[in-house]
Amino acid sequence: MSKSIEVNDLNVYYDKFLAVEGVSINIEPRSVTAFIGPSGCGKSTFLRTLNRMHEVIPGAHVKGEVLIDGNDLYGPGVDPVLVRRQVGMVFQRPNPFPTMSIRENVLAGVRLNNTRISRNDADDLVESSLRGANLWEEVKDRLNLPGSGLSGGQQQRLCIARAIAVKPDVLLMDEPCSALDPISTLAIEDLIEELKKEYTIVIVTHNMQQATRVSDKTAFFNIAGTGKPGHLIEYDDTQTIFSTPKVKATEDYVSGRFG
Ligand SMILES: Nc1ncnc2c1ncn2[C@@H]1O[C@H](COP(=O)(O)OP(=O)(O)OP(=O)(O)O)[C@@H](O)[C@H]1O
Repeated sequence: MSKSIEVNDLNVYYDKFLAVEGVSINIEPRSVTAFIGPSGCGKSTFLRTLNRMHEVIPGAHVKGEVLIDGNDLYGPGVDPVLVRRQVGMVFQRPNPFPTMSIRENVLAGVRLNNTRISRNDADDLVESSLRGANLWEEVKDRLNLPGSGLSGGQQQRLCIARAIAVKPDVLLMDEPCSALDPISTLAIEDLIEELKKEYTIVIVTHNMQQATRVSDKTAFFNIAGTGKPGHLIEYDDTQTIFSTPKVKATEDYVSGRFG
């Protein structure tokens, strides 16, 4: 089930270094939101705080609030492992488990969660997840071969199948197409369009055309200089950000004048 994300005045730190400052944003369910901005402005850092993935880096921590349908991800007693089940993530480089079969890759998240599942239910889940990731037709005859034998674009769709197999509410994507060729990129973009019927999707992208093609809303982040924290500068409908942004820095960035 797709859920809303509300962030209130979030600061993100790597030890004492303030990497992202004062972000507040409301993201609607069943929408695609693109995070854009120059390198180092904190897009990936901020994205990772939406499922507490930054906590795998020692010393990384946040101040502020992230609410998923009103529930604080950082509330007392909240288990980060459960958070990551609810808020899935797809990374820049396709990262299927190389020694596992395609089938076992899809089921990997479910097995990690120690969910007991019958053989029949597992078969159904593998098929529905691979169909959901637009990969079923291409792999249905080789489910027991290693995931690493697929092309880069297929591997990325396998990672998306793995992410949706645990039935998350939100899907975070950190430059999911940056390692892919243009055809695979379009396949992933089509897939994002499909997935937004069921999920809240947030995608970091350096590709402006991609942001305009896939997203409903765009958030522009910027940084005043090296060592300074990144800020959310402007957040609006994608069409507005790319045609009539309110802030000059946004206009300069989307028109390619810097960054
Ligand atoms: N593991 C880390 N430890 C310490 N500082 C980090 C770490 N990861 C990122 N940073 C710092 O946090 C700031 C934001 O980096 P981040 O990677 O989030 O930016 P970005 O906008 O996603 O950049 P890019 O577009 O190049 O991926 C940068 O100053 C970066 O050096």
